[in-house]
Amino acid sequence: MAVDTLVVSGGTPLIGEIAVRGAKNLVPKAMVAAVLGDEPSVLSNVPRISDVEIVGNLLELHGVAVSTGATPDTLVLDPSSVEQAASPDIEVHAGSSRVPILLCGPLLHRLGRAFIPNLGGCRIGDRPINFHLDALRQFGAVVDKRPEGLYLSAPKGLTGARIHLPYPSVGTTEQVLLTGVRARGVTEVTNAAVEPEIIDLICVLQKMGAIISLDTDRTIRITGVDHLGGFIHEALPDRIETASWACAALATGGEVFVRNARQVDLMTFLNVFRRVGGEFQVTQEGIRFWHPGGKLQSLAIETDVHPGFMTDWQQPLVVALTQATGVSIVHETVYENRMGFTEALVRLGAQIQVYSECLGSTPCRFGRGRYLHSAVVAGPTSLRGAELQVPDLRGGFSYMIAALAAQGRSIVRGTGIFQRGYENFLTKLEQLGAQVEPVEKV
Ligand SMILES: CC(=O)N[C@H]1[C@@H](OP(=O)(O)OP(=O)(O)OC[C@H]2O[C@@H](n3ccc(=O)[nH]c3=O)[C@H](O)[C@@H]2O)O[C@H](CO)[C@@H](O)[C@@H]1O
Ligand SMILES: C=C(OP(=O)(O)O)C(=O)O
Repeated sequence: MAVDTLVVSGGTPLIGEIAVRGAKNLVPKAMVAAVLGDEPSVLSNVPRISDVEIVGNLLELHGVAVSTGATPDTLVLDPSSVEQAASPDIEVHAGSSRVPILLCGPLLHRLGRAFIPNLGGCRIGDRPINFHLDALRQFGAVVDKRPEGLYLSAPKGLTGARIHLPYPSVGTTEQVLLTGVRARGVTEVTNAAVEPEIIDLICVLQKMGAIISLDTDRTIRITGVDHLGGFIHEALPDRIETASWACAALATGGEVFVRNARQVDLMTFLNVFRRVGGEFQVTQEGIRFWHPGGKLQSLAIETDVHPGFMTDWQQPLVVALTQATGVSIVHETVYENRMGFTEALVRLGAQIQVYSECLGSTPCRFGRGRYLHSAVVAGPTSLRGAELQVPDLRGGFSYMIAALAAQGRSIVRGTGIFQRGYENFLTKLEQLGAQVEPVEKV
């Protein structure tokens, strides 16, 4: 069972080594891709996180045989008996992850119908699914929205479509990929997202027999095929977890070697890390991140789609910026409501003010609303322990970093959510010398 409250005694630099495994934002989607094949697939480098467990359970409910492969971090997914499960069973997974929406295309191809329970995921904005549904309708799907979830059918099958995304949505690009690969004819999606996890998903689909090309202008073209086989694939490492530990090393004045971290997926992050004053060394085995001593520098940054600075890196970085000298500006342009976590950091002693204006160099979609999506962080500030309630996955991690950097004791509640994206979170903290104690009730 997940530990839900941690008592953190801060003020000690994190020093040591941890390892990351496959990306949370790829592994469950590669598992969904396996449904499209008519042979078993083998996925390795699978982390033990709850999103993997949830999607594994969902796939089993649809008749996919999910088992452990040759090593404990390998999954074998056999879709040869895919069938539609009764909706009450599937509803158990309502509100637990965002990945179930990606089952639409694969289930429609395999069964002609699908039931998708209401989605979960972090509450960092409204997170509508209108782009997904518009795209599915363009393929010929009929969507019936009910309180318990989505019922979909494809009375005439699914046909390739020309889809323009109003915004380069990661999930919708994946939706189009997972639907287009088996649709009749050609699908073209413009303004597509090209995050490394999407490229890895394309690699998975290509191994299965799909024909997918990516143009320089972020147009993805998919030629539908009649049949897909299985895949053997090692998931790319988690670049969000890597950046989280890097920020923890910087904010606590420590040094962390992240085994398996891959430079190519982290280039933008590494540039920012260096601009703030952090140092890193890339090796064959991973990346070492450390605080070199002396002052950290403030900066102005905005989150963006890849290859921009990823929104999921933003919250941990903000904590590191509380230790930088001068005024930093952070403009969140991907989600309208991802700055709420700063309120608790202020209680720890951080000087952060949030604004509804776009404080970055480029105005974003949220500038005309009343969304507090820009932050001004003044530093350096000494942080002191406090009681904290985890708001979401990355916001929660940023609270942990702040608590570890702060003098004194913090009580962090709601830490069970870390299971969604940080494998063996507590063990890793212990490996880095953090003074953290799980408690039943405080
Ligand atoms: C499981 C997973 O991979 N989650 C990641 C994925 O989320 P997810 O795929 O949900 O994020 P999207 O890229 O789709 O969302 C980006 C923006 O598009 C908007 N939007 C999206 C879909 C839609 O139908 N309508 C709409 O308006 C969203 O509200 C958001 O403002 O990409 C995000 C952006 O890199 C990451 O923060 C998440 O960690
Ligand atoms: C926002 C995130 O994930 P999800 O889309 O699964 O909520 C995240 O990983 O930070």
